[in-house]
Amino acid sequence: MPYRILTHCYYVRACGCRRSKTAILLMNLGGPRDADEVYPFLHRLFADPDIIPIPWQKRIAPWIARRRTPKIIEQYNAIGGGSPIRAWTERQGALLTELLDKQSPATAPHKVYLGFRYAAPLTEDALSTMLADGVTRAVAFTQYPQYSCSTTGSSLNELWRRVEEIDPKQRIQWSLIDRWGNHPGLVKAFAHRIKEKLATYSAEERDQVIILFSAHSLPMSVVNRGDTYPGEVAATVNAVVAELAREGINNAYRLVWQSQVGPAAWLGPQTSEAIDGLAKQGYKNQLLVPIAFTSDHIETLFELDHEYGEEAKEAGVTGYKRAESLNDSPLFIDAMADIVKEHLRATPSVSKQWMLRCPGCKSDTCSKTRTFFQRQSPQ
Ligand SMILES: C=CC1=C(C)c2cc3[nH]c(cc4nc(cc5[nH]c(cc1n2)c(C)c5CCC(=O)O)C(CCC(=O)O)=C4C)c(C)c3C=C
Ligand code: FES
Ligand SMILES: [Fe+2]
Repeated sequence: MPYRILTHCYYVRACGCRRSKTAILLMNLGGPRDADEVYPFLHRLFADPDIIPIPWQKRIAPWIARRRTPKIIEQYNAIGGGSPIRAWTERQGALLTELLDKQSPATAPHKVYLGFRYAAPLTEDALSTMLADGVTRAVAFTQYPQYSCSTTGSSLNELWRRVEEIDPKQRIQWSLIDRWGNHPGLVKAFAHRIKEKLATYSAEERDQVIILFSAHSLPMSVVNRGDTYPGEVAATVNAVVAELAREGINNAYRLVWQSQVGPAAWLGPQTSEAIDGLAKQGYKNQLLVPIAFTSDHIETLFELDHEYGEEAKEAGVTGYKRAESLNDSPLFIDAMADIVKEHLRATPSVSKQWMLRCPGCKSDTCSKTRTFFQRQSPQ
């Protein structure tokens, strides 16, 4: 099959070769699939100075991870034994590929790879597979809609380190989708999930429901460094609220923050305290909306559903509900496809552009290394 030696196979249908023309790397945090994967997951997380800088990190990380493992195994057991983040990301990737191949023949065939920061398939696994597949053009597509140095920044730094190690000649040309929290398709997908859940309240209750947009919190040390995440999350919330208002839905709402870890100060108000405080003010119907995640995992299924669900019941919140995560929502998959298509149109060829900082903050004290991406969005 002579065409197989081509870097990009433009003859894919004729020769039967499956080499993709455009690879899309979906980057996310990842999660353990079973109890055995919990310790390695936590170890990688606590060893990452981009998410949590700890003195003597290499030595301390295994110790913190070991101490935390039993409690976290219990939490994963309560949601079926492991995190569904991989299964959901694989499903989203398959649906995205199908749509892109249909809608964007110029860049087809597309192939999606998963690159997780703390669980399999790790960034390095994805990169090795991509090289073995002969990929030469790839889009790094963060699955965190809002940028934070602790999430997308960490994934980019890891990707860069792995490229230096595994692909030093840079056979793969990269470009980057680093933030998309105000994309109209994403906003519509969130609004749709909210409408679906509001419709399950009775007609008398519906207008009284307070919508609590809940996002993963950040340590105040990260916020004060100038991380753009809090502002980007607020922008998503404002856009979703405006979209709902266009459809005549004008419920009260708040932005609250969940999942604090450890004793340091984190950005508030905390979701659990807000639920309690609002209950005391008479809000008996509260609709929780996970606004910084695109699929289910421990933070939605355990924390929002179990933990805060119990607390809400004790506080007398009779109408505590949660909007379904985006998961395989067709509106969300449409949005993903739009984002990739727009990006490929705007960056048809990739010129290397060296930046001295990861594109999260502009702090003078920021110590991030260089990234090698062509940036998609201006800041
Ligand atoms: C927008 C998403 C996220 C931000 C921002 C974020 C910041 C952040 N997280 C930690 C520490 C932990 N996070 C843990 C789990 C976890 N975090 C996110 C997302 C964000 N984190 C997700 C989706 C998950 C769950 C993964 C899954 O189940 O699939 C954990 C592990 C669980 C636990 O031990 O409680 C830790 C630890 C920090 C320190 C931080 C900001 C600097
Ligand atoms: S820590 Fe990411 S740019 Fe500063
Ligand atoms: Fe987290």
